Amino acid sequence: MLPDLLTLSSFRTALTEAPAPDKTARAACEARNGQLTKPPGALGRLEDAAIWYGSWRGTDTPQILAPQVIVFAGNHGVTRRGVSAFPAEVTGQMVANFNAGGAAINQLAKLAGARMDVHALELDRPTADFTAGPAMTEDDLLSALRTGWGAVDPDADVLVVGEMGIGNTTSAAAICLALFGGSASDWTGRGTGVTDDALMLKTQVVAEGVDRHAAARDGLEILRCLGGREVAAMAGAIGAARALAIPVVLDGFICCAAAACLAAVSDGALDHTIAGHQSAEGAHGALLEKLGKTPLLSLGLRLGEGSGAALALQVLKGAVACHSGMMTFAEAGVSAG
Ligand SMILES: Cc1cc2ncn([C@H]3O[C@H](COP(=O)(O)O)[C@@H](O)[C@H]3O)c2cc1C
Ligand SMILES: O=C(O)c1cccnc1
Repeated sequence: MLPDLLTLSSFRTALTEAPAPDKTARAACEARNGQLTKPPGALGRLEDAAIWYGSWRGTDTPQILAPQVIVFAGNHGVTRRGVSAFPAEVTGQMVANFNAGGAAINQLAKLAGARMDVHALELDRPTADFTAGPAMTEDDLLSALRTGWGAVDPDADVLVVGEMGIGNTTSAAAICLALFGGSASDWTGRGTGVTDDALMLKTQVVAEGVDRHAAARDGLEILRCLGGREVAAMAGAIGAARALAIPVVLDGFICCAAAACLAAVSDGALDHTIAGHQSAEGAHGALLEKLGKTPLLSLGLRLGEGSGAALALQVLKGAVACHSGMMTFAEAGVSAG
């Protein structure tokens, strides 16, 4: 069971004191992988994925039976600056679509055999425009982290966190600039597909926001000043999964920006995560590099909602099915060469 998350400092502690993966299980997974009926390394990165998964599940014959997809939604005050190709109302409209089963993530979660939960965070109370002040108060941040923290099913055996929040690629770009430096144009992309002029404005907005909050150096303070409620809730859920040793498949640019805030708090905070895909948002590749993650898929998706990660779940399921279901050379009577 997870302890209640009462303060920001208890969240920090949960990240820094989270359990390590099971070393014995890892060694057993490696040994088993070496005996399976295939040439060594022939399943490529599926082998690494299965060993990683088994080490977090504490067994050399893991199974994926209870995946969970959680979609968090939030509204962003910075949309008033004209940073998205779509109006802010779309956030709430898409939440209705998720609840009716009509969005891309509904189809992909269903295909992956995942339970899907939707959490809309105070849509009638957008975060503040971060070029004018901090996006959230400390109470807002804690409340959003707690929503994410409490949303994770302790019995899930793999987790995908997705988001919906018009304007949130602006927020994610600002978080990346604040965490990693460089220039605003390095981190700012087209999101829902803004025009060249709007991209210039969006880049300016990202630069302004980060300048305004230059004093924010810590991962959670950067999240508070530049993030959004759904971004913070994703961070809370990824943190809860870390505490529960539930492996997480990361989604696109926004999901990885949320995750990056946790990595800034504690080095090992993302050890239980794998990159599901590289999105078409220009800076996602650079962000994955900063996180030291190689994506499973690269399909030019730029949707969010957890869609790329839910699709990558199929690949992880394939990896785990082979690892746990295949026979060894000895069992199958195949010559080991
Ligand atoms: C209909 C629709 C469905 C979506 N589902 C995810 N997003 C994605 O687009 C938004 C981020 O892009 P930006 O920063 O440019 O607003 C997020 O809500 C993200 O999840 C969508 C966007 C739209 C329009
Ligand atoms: O990378 C993503 O997840 C993404 C990119 C564009 C728009 N929404 C999400």
